[in-house]
This record gives sequence, structure tokens and C-alpha cells, in this order.
Amino acid sequence: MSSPTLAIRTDGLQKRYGDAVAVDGIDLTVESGSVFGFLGPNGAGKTSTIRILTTLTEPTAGSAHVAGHPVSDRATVVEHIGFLPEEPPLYDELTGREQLEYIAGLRGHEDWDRVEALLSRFDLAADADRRVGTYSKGMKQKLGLVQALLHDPDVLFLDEPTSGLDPRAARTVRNTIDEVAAAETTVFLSTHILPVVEELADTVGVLYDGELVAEGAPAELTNRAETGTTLEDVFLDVTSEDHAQR
Ligand SMILES: Nc1ncnc2c1ncn2[C@@H]1O[C@H](COP(=O)(O)OP(=O)(O)OP(=O)(O)O)[C@@H](O)[C@H]1O
Repeated sequence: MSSPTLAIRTDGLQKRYGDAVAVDGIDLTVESGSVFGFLGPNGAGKTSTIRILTTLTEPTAGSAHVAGHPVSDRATVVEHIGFLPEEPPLYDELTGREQLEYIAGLRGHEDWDRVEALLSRFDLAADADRRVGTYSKGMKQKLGLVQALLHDPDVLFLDEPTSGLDPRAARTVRNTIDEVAAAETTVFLSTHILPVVEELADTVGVLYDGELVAEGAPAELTNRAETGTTLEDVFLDVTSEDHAQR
């Protein structure tokens, strides 16, 4: 990667599914230690981009580097990243603690003190010996987040981390994002909940129809918005048909 201060860099990144272009040549940079809010309407290409950056799918053209490594070097990149997808990958038949111990073992990162500390921090310690299948959505989301943080990744990818959570659980997740960013972890946060982005993101990128149509600090974007002053106004402006045709 050209700059050590970049956690993520993409150059002309493209993803096609047959004739359909989901990601249309995006050039994206995310500074190390920052929180990047990744926005865009349904079908804009966010999940496709995240799947490339987390090595789950390959780009059809262009390149991407994460934590200084090309995503084509899958084994190295996965050591440096944590990923909480919209549906956390959990085994219903395991207990919460077994789930975390299993993942820690797979990653060769068997730090049981860290497992216990994270269970406590997320208020999961009392339920850690219950099966995951009996957990509520919020508990599963929190367990998924702990799982993504177990190996103290350099870059944490979060896809809709607060959706379906009650206010207390959502607050815990937002506080955690703040804390991990303060500890120099880069957070790549994809969500439709704009106040969360407004609160947490240092930089925002808006994807529309596979293209990056706006990028900057939330305040910068709202200052140059044509109408209104909130991130929602900016979002609605840059993702409108009118704007795309200009
Ligand atoms: N496996 C696939 N095969 C074919 N087309 C796909 C596939 N995955 C995504 N697409 C298409 O690519 C485009 C971008 O989809 P993507 O899921 O990346 O968008 P998104 O921004 O994550 O949307 P949402 O906010 O609804 O989750 C959409 O038109 C979608 O239909």
C-alpha cells in the first residue's frame, strides 16, 4: 500500500454480476484509526464492496488493500480484520462462551481472559452458558460483535450493527465503536441509520448506483449541501435521480 496511514484503499474497484455492475470503479481511502460511515440506498453496492474488502468475494476489476495488504492475499487480510455481517455467523447449538472459544481457537488466539472481559463488557457474562439459539436478536448481535473483536483487529467491518437493537443495546454498540476507534482500530460502518453515522463517523462515503457520489467529513458534507443541513438532506440530495443526471 502506498501510505501506511491508510487502513483501506481501493483503486478502480469494480464488481459485476454477469452484465450488472454492482460496484462501478470506486476509489476509496480510509485513514487508519478513523470511523468511516458507508452510506447508500438499497442496492447501491455497499454489501458487494464490503464482501470484497473482507475477502469473501473477488473484484472483477481494480484492486483493494486492507491494513496494508492486497485483498487477494486472503490469509493475511483475515488476520487483520474483524467482520460483523448483518446476520452474525453463530452456532445456535453452542453456548455463548463456547461460540467465542471456538472462534478464538480457530483464529489461534486463545486468550480466555479477553473472552471473559468482553463477555462482561457486553453484559453477556450471566448468559454465557446458555445456548445461542435461546438468545434475543440484540444478544446475538452483541455476541457477533465480540466475536469480531476477539483477535483485536486493525480494521473492523460492521454491517448494520445496531439494526433491531433496543436503545440500551444500540448504545452499547455505539459506545464500543467509539472505544475501539479510540484504541486505533479503524471502523468501517455501513448503516442506514444516519444519526449513528452523524454521531460516530469521522468521514462519510455515499455510494449510489455503484459509484461514490460524495465523500468527506459529515460537517463538510452538510455545509456544502444544496438543501438542508443534516446528513439525511445530503443523502437524499446526492442519491436522487436529478443529481445523478447532472
Ligand atoms: N450475488 C449476486 N448476484 C447478482 N446480483 C447481485 C448479487 N449480489 C448483489 N447483486 C446486485 O448488485 C447490486 C448491489 O447489491 P448490494 O447488495 O451490494 O447493495 P447494498 O448497497 O448492500 O444494498 P442494501 O442496502 O439493500 O443491502 C444490486 O443490484 C443487487 O441486486
